[in-house]
Amino acid sequence: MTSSTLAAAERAPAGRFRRWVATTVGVGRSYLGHAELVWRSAPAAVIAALSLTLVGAAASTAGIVLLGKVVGAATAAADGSGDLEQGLRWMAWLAVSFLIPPVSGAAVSVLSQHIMSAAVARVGALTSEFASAPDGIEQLEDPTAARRLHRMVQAIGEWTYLEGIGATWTVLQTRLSGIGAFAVIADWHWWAAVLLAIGYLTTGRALTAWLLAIFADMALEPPMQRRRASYLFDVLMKGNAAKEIRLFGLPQWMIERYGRLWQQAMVDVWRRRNRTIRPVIATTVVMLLCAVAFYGVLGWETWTGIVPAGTATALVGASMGLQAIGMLGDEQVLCTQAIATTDRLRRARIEVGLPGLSPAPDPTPRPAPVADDQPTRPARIRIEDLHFGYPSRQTPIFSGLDLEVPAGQSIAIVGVNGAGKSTLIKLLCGLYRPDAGSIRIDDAAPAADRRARERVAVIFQDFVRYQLSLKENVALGARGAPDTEAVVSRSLHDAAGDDILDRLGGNWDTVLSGEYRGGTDLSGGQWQRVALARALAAIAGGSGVLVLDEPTAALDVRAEAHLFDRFLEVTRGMTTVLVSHRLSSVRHADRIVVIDNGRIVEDGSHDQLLERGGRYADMFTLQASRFVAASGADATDNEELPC
Ligand SMILES: Nc1ncnc2c1ncn2[C@@H]1O[C@H](COP(=O)(O)OP(=O)(O)OP(=O)(O)O)[C@@H](O)[C@H]1O
Repeated sequence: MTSSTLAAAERAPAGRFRRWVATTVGVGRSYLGHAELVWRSAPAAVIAALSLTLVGAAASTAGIVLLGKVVGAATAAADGSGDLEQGLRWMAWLAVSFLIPPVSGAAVSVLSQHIMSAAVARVGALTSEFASAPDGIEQLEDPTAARRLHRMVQAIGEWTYLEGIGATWTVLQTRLSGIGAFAVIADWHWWAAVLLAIGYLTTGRALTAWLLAIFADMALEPPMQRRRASYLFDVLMKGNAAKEIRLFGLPQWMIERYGRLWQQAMVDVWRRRNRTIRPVIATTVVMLLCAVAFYGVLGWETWTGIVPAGTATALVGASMGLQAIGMLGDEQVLCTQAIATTDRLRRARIEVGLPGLSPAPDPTPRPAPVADDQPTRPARIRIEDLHFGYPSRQTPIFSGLDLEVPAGQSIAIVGVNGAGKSTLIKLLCGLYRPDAGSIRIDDAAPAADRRARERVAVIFQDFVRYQLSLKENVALGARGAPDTEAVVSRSLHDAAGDDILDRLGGNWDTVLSGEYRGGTDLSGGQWQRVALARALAAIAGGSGVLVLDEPTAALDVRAEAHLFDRFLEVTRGMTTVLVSHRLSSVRHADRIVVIDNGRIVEDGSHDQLLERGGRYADMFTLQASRFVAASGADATDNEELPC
């Protein structure tokens, strides 16, 4: 079938019906998802809120009927044929029916606060699980997937999402009251109830679609121009760009450009908005016709005495109550947006293999923590015929790389910028999947096996500076080692970080961020030692391979060399992988491999490679001579020369 025949088939009645069914099923599923989320967040509060909502809706309907009774009794009393006592009883019940909805509504509001916070906490956890669900980081590096995640996180973080969940009960109660009003009218003439309901429903649907289209334009699918405008806005607002923007005199230019981009982005939005308003106008006309027919017949039957005055009053009240099945304004919009956001999260989670809106079960138990008296077993690394390329690049990074690292060996990976060192480390950690060939930690592939992944502890160049306490910053590496206190303390000491603890007055619980009361930030070098301590703590947590991918780049040459030497000393017997551009820092590794263009071009100890006089020897000599020139150190003193 060609695309034009496909489009014609879609436009055919059967195609439209299929689309309508699919949309209806989709909408039904999203409502169920919302109900599931709210229910699972706080079941007891949901039962209470639901019961009170039903009571409130029933009281509203009863109020309409009772109003008719009171008016009926009053007109009968005026004729002198009524039962005054009965009339007063109706009046008392009417007062009760008016009082119930605000009281039950207030109680539901209180419950709703509890349900809202529980639901938002649950959604936060489900979203975080989704964001960290892929074992690798390919999805996060894919711009479309990253944008989708960003949009979802943004939508969930908005106050409107919270309000949308809270609006569930108001919307539900209003709709149920609308159904009650429908029943009251249907008791008079079923066709009148259907006619009026069609009028309100079609208008409500068209208005909702119009508002949702505006919402989608504004928040969900921002066009490129708007994304660029938002980016400029963000840059203008963020402190980290403030210095440069001011120094280059950019504010005016950025503000003008922002305005221009925004205007361009909105042209299409306004055009679409004008187009989508047409169904709203058409359905409003339909609704007016339905209302004219309803009130025409009711007026006629009341005038001719077929319908008594009390019933007519109740029917007018019910006709107004029936509006509740149409468009409900802001609360419905908020609720619909929240439902749509939750549904996007549900579908996105299913796509990455997570259960819709339930937390994922833990697939494999964590490895048993290593007892203090039992040393962690070093891991063996075996890379065979590795092929890997980034989707955005034509040429592969690795085409048949082989490397075996026996358990307990320390190996350094060196090479020029862009040689593939960090890519190899990410593959080793299972953050990317090889295109072909295999990587094994002991006997398992880290990209597929969580246990294998957990055997590798890495500190990257852009390691994370957690805004947590010093103790937590180190302990995160230990993954529940039996005696975390002792592990944390030993790790910080081994990472030469005792002075950091001294600076914090010996308080392990000091938060490492100036943004918290009592917290403090650390210098770049101090942060690097904390990160190093985290890597060392990972040994106690069961990691058999420790990797340092240039986390010390901000240190001076001598400090980095000392830190790497210390690292090798305290991790002796473990499998360690070091990456650095400074060859003096890694020369004490058992073995050094030189990577170039994704291939191993040299492999041996520092002395063997120097003796060979190849690429490593050239790089080492070049760095050494630069250091000598800069510091006046003795170039012949090889051991003391931190190149
Ligand atoms: N996410 C990515 N997408 C596409 N190409 C990438 C990505 N990350 C790295 N590259 C490219 O892959 C090649 C190897 O990069 P890699 O970061 O592994 O090199 P490296 O040896 O660690 O470099 P450096 O010493 O500068 O840190 C480079 O050409 C780089 O531009």
